[in-house]
Amino acid sequence: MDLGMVTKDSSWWVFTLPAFLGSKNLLDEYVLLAIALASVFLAVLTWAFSPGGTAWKNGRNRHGAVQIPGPRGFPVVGSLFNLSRGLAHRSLAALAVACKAKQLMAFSLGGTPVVVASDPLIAKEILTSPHFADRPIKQSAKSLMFTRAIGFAPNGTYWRLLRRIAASHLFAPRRIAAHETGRQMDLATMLSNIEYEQTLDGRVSLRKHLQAAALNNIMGSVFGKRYDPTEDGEELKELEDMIREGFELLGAFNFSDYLPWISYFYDPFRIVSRCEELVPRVRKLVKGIIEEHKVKNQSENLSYNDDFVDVLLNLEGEEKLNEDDMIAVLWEMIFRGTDTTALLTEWVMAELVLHPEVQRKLQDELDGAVGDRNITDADTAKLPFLQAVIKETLRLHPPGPLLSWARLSTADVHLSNGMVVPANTTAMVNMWSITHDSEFWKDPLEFRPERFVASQGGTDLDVRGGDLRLAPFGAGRRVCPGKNLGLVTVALWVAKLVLHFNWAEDKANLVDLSEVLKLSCEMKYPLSAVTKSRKVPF
Ligand code: HEM
Repeated sequence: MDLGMVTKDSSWWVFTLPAFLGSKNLLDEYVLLAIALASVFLAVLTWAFSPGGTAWKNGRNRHGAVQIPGPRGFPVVGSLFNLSRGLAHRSLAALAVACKAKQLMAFSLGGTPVVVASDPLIAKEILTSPHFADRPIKQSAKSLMFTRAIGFAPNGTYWRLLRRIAASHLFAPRRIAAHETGRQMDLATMLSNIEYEQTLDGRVSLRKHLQAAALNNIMGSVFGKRYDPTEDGEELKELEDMIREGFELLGAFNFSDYLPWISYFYDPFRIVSRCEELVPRVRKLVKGIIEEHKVKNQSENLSYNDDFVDVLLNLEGEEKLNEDDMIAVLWEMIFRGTDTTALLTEWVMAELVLHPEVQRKLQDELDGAVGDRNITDADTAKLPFLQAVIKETLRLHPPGPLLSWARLSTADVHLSNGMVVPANTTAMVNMWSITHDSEFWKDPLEFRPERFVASQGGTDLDVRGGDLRLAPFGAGRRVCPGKNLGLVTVALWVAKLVLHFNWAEDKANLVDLSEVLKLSCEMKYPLSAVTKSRKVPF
């Protein structure tokens, strides 16, 4: 056969010959085309025989006695489109039902093998396994220094040190209690701003008030600093801008996290360059605040009133962090602490507007407990119906429906159902699916806080990671270290909002519980309501 005579009309297989025969007579395009065709053919073949998609090829999901079922998705990209747009928790829940894979479902995000658990038992085994104490690293998290902060630091000595500092210093119960004065101050400002807006506009758009209080609350605890928009306008604006930018970058679905080659020609969010622009701004701001703290005389003995910067500057010996690590840790706290508490409170208030009978019952409990005096953290901890309202909201609207950030297996993990998750697999827990499952919850779509009140036939369930039917803060070694601070803050806010005002629907902007999934899952249409003062002093 004279390969030099091959024309474009030849059969397709002829294109592959030069690659094998090393002919120089054929056009280079044919060689490239041959390689491309062979690759596509192989990809399709692998995909066709791999439940879970191409990342699960070679029987990766059959390491245990029971195979992990899952969708094939598309060749090359796998199930990327299920996660890259819309409400991933809902589409993954539907997919798990369709694939009969509620316990555990395997799927592919590009070349990344992923499992998702929609069952409390399997979720617990994953979250509490010592082999799942790592997280896969997103490009944006790495670029934004988060690999030196608690959330993305790899499981190891440094991460364990950070967790120890968080547990014994930053989130120690006595420190949370000591910061109550600040929380009360932020609340007083929020309540008077709400009253002012109601008088001015005849309705209140709650989100901005919650966000302002959340920012000041966390800035107070972390940096010992509170902002007054009239005096600190410029610095406050810069801070808000940086937080917004960071949220967008971390929350954006970045295709190149799963298909690294794509970044050469497709980066619609400009993740890399935007991170590069943001980091020096963060460094400048946080470094400035650290310097202010250094100048201020550091007292020999720390008091529980001190902020997180004081705590970190006073660490001794092996606990001492260098300045870059401090910046990363402090910045992460600002990040984690601001949106979660604000958006959870907005969901609570939306449900209370939609359920006036629950609102009245809550007001009765609050009035009975505190009368005219100021309500405190100590009071809120003892109010079963208030706690139940928050738990029921966490159940219906978990802020991290997929528990925010995934885990990564560092060894093969054997599960009690006979499945084995191989090392280097990304794992998610679909908390939203579990909390909406009629197998575990009666009438799961109904807002019924009584289900958590023991004296009313319910179960007073622990939401801090002990019971995976409702674990909005995760569980195991990487459980949320800010859970107590978050819960205390939301409880006090809701208590005061409901003690001081009646909340009714704004007829021009009806409550819409549609969701939007960003870094957390928030109300798509911010809550607008009409408030009426209850004449309880702020
Ligand atoms: C309503 C409030 C909050 C919710 C629902 C929430 C939820 C979560 C979830 C689901 C995780 C992942 C847990 C896991 O992988 O098992 C997490 C981790 C984390 N949260 Fe929270 N969080 C809240 C408030 C806070 C606050 C106020 C802070 C700090 C100021 C905070 C700091 C963190 C950190 C540092 C991690 C990473 C832990 C690690 O990887 O070791 N969170 N949170």
